[in-house]
Amino acid sequence: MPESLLAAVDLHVSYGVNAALAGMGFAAHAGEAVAIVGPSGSGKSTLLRSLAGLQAPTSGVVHFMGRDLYRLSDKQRSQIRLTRFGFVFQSSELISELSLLENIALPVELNGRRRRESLRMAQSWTERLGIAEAARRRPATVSGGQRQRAAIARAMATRPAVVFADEPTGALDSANRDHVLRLLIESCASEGSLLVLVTHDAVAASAADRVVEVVDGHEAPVAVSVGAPR
Ligand SMILES: Nc1ncnc2c1ncn2[C@@H]1O[C@H](COP(=O)(O)OP(=O)(O)OP(=O)(O)O)[C@@H](O)[C@H]1O
Repeated sequence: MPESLLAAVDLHVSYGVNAALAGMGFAAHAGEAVAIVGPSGSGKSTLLRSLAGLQAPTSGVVHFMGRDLYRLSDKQRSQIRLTRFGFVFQSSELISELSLLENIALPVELNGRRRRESLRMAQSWTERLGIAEAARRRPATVSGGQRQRAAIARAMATRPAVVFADEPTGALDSANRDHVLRLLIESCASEGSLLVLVTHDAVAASAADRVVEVVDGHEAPVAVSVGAPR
């Protein structure tokens, strides 16, 4: 069994008296696609944010590549997010003044590559994800599916170890949803990135390698079937 790339132990997160996570654990290794499912309000997004270094737990630990994320300084954690993590959210959150290509190139540039090289890498991702023809356009002038593909390209272009996706297909119609989801899963698999995918969509969850179900802030017990059904 390979060592976990990303792991959390006994995570608790409280908002005032409201416990969003109550003893949640998590472990995943490079190249896996893990879907996080569960009822609304069960703590899925809070878990994703805690794993991504965006939400300090009230107690418990998150380890990324063996380092305790919340024992690092804010600056070190930001550096990990920029260089090792990619993010895809429900609304693509692209910068409206930039073209899709410039949006995709921006984090690559922030990672220290020259602009020319960043644009070249961004261009290759637009080709891989089938949006090359829209690459020079601004987000408001392309379709929702094209915007989400650009968001995936932006997340992948820095070659992240982990891609965090929170309802990445939630705003798309069903035809686009399946296509965009497949592109996300295939992109992560081909780059060897761990995909942590929060979703309400049973079809999306079934496309992952593994499903973690969150109920009331902790992992749902695995259902054990006793005997064969008659
Ligand atoms: N910033 C916040 N302030 C206060 N309470 C919050 C905050 N964020 C989340 N919560 C609460 O924590 C609990 C878990 O929320 P979370 O968003 O993690 O659940 P979720 O499973 O992702 O829900 P959904 O599927 O509806 O997006 C909920 O009761 C929610 O109301």
